[in-house]
Amino acid sequence: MKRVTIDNVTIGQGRPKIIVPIVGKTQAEVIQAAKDASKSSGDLVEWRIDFYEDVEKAGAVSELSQEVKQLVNKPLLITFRTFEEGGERELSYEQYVALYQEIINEGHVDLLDIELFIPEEKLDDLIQECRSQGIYVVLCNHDFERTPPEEEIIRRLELMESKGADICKIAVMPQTPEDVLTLLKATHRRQQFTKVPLITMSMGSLGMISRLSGEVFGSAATFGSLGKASAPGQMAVEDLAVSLKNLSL
Ligand SMILES: O=C1C[C@@](O)(C(=O)O)C[C@@H](O)[C@@H]1O
Repeated sequence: MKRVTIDNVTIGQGRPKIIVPIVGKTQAEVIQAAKDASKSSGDLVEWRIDFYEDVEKAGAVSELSQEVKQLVNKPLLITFRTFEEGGERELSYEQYVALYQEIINEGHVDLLDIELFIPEEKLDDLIQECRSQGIYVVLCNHDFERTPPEEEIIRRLELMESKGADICKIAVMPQTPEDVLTLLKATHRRQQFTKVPLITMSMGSLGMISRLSGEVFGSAATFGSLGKASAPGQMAVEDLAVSLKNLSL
């Protein structure tokens, strides 16, 4: 499997890597969270810019990303989670693409989170632009209501890879314990054929186990919160680090 190595952190090898989300609303909160993240056991940092109040101001994110990257001193993933997939703010696809283009060209970022189901030509353009700037592409999909069937989860992961993802990510909501098993089974099956790392999770408290079991079933990273979680079911980063260590193969 092709691994992704950034600043000595390798995704797709050994114990799942911990990604710490920054969900600050103001610039001061973002900076404080970046400082906290740098001292945490997180291996990478995700800045969830849909939480940031100035996200729509031209140049605000790319400018602040320089400071965030410097403070965290870890690989930095930037994510705008759309409203349709459980994010904090509504943007048109045109605005989403323009924001991402600005970040790709002017920002400081190692990995960019792009949603698989944005219009296809926009997706292809953004992937191309990331490539030309040496930014890794994390293609992803989220269902905050339910867990699609196993074959459908596998189909989406395959589609992400065929589109050129460096990492494929899917987060789904379980309604039953069987749904958690569906996500784990799909992960385990896809993991045997994929050429790129997968990140999968079943959300909420029912799905929490999936955030700990990546080394067994094939999820290469897991999100651990610093204070405020960016999605339901995330454990606190330090508890997560201890649990992953205890569960390590
Ligand atoms: O895609 C994901 C996964 C996630 O939704 C989770 O369930 O941990 C958290 C988000 O911040 C991140 O972008």
